[in-house]
Amino acid sequence: MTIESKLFNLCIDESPPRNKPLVAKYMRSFAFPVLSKLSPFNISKTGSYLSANKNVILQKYGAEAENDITSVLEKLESLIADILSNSPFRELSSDNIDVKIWNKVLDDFSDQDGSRPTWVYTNWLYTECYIHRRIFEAFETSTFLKNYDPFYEQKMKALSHCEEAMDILGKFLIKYFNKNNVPLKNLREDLPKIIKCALWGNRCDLSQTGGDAIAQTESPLDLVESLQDLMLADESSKIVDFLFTSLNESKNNKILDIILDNAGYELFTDLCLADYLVTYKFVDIVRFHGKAIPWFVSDVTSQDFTATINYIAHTSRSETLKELGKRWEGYFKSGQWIFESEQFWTLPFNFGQMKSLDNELYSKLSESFLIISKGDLNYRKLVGDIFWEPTVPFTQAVGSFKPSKLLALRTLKSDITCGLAEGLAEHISKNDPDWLKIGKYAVIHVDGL
Ligand SMILES: O=P(O)(O)OC[C@H]1O[C@](O)(CO)[C@@H](O)[C@@H]1O
Repeated sequence: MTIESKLFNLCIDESPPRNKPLVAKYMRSFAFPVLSKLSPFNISKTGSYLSANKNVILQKYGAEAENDITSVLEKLESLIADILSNSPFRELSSDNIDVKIWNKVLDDFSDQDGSRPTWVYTNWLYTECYIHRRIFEAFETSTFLKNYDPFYEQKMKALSHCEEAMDILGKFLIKYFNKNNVPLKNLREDLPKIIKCALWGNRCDLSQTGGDAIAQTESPLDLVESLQDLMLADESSKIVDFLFTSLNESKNNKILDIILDNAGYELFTDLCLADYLVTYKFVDIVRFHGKAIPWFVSDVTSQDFTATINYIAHTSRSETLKELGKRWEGYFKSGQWIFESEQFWTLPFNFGQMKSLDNELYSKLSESFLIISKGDLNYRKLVGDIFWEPTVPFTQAVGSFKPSKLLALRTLKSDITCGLAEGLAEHISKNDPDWLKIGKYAVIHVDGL
């Protein structure tokens, strides 16, 4: 029996039960192909990247790093083998401060007799996060490659591949920003477009392609129009009304928290949205929340964030983008923009657990005027990674996570849905069986408004 067929034999050919957290054993859920195919593929691509770049790595870290490369490759291979043979999860073994928490969660999941849970039968959010934590563990337990991000180069490549589209959006914004007076009417018309550029930016996600860049060449603003029919829920007007109403209130220091997702083109669109909101005084301060460790291939780390702004301000081929990048550097110098990478975002918890498990972060977000959550994984965490009936209202699915007003921008890459009109999910799935997998469709949901 091959290893893959072993995994097959452990799973059942059924859809997952509604209103329960996802588990990979249900083969008709996206969790099964992600566990059995996409994740091993991504891990093996990480190894291939390392092997292909061996000489560059040795030049940078010295000949002694060769042993590290060998051991990282072995660890990645054994991660694939562990997944495909459904062996029990093991404790993490590095000295990073989050390891205690990971191991405590694993203990809590273990039987009283000490038997550890396995990949196929454990809550999928934990399992998928654990895969990405184990990839990082392979590096952090080495000597020279402790802080090596195997996805960094691909993330930066993905950014430069999208320069054409970024330049179009950049030109639109710079023209705007350089006007002395922009009539409110124009702002009202264009704000939803900028929000939707950040929404569709979430399509560019390297975790779907094993790190291969997805080039965005079309005009982001044209795309917003042409993709409108693919929006399954669009509550953007509520957020626009809220932002315009608040312009008339004399509130100071309005903080916008953006829970970031992917680096590259998506991050660029997030920065554009933040600039727009700051420039027209919808908010005063923006706190960007990224990841403390490499995560889900293309999520933004502090290194990516700094390098992205630096690239746009100094290396990009377009003068417009350079101008935009320099504005962003200015926001950081003045303290108006802040980047943070709290540990919670790379733990296997959903956002409903934040208040009890990381009260400091929950209190910080409670100061917020508006929280924007980007992407599919953050959305899954917002709604508890529960396979809701698609008509369950978003507000209900979000449950107790209510630190402030919330805007979720997500393209669909997993089969968690909620807040959809009666019959819509059934209608689309009939005509488009892959509707949940590839970021083709999107939702904008709000809470607290
Ligand atoms: O980058 P995003 O939008 O959070 O997408 C991540 C998604 O990609 C996958 O890893 C694979 O489809 C999902 O399991 C996950 O929710």
